[in-house]
Amino acid sequence: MAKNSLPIVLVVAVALVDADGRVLIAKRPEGKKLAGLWEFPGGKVDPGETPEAALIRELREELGIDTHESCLAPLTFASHAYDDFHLLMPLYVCRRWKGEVTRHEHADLAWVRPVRLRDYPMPPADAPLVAMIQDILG
Ligand SMILES: Nc1nc2c([nH]c(=O)n2[C@H]2C[C@H](O)[C@@H](COP(=O)(O)OP(=O)(O)OP(=O)(O)O)O2)c(=O)[nH]1
Repeated sequence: MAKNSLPIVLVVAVALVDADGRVLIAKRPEGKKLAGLWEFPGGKVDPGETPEAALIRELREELGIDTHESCLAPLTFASHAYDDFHLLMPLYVCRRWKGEVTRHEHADLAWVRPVRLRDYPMPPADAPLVAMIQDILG
């Protein structure tokens, strides 16, 4: 497929920030694309769903926590061409949620200081996001 005809896939992601300023990253499980790499929690936006509703849904499914649209602040976005699709991924910041962060779907979870994020291999789309997080939250 020609590069300019790649389908655009909208994925929402979030930097959850705890009281110590650490950011949550999650390890993608075996059997999925990009397995073993660390990502920001989130996932694909379903047809007819708003990005914020998708993120709230994904946080419940993946981490067992509840948050509210008013607790999601836009931070930056990734725009990255993979071989078979073009990823467009808004990244939000969230500091307030209800419940205990629990691993449901990922291989592992880690709370990481922004300055240490580069110790964790992430998908290629995420490199500019890490730089932004270090600038803004670091
Ligand atoms: N959640 C999240 N996804 C990311 C990040 N960076 C990145 O390239 N992605 C990509 C990986 C996937 O291709 C896509 C997220 O889709 P997903 O996790 O909901 O779906 P999936 O890979 O399980 O794929 P599928 O089985 O639903 O097709 O975005 C990130 O930091 N967080």
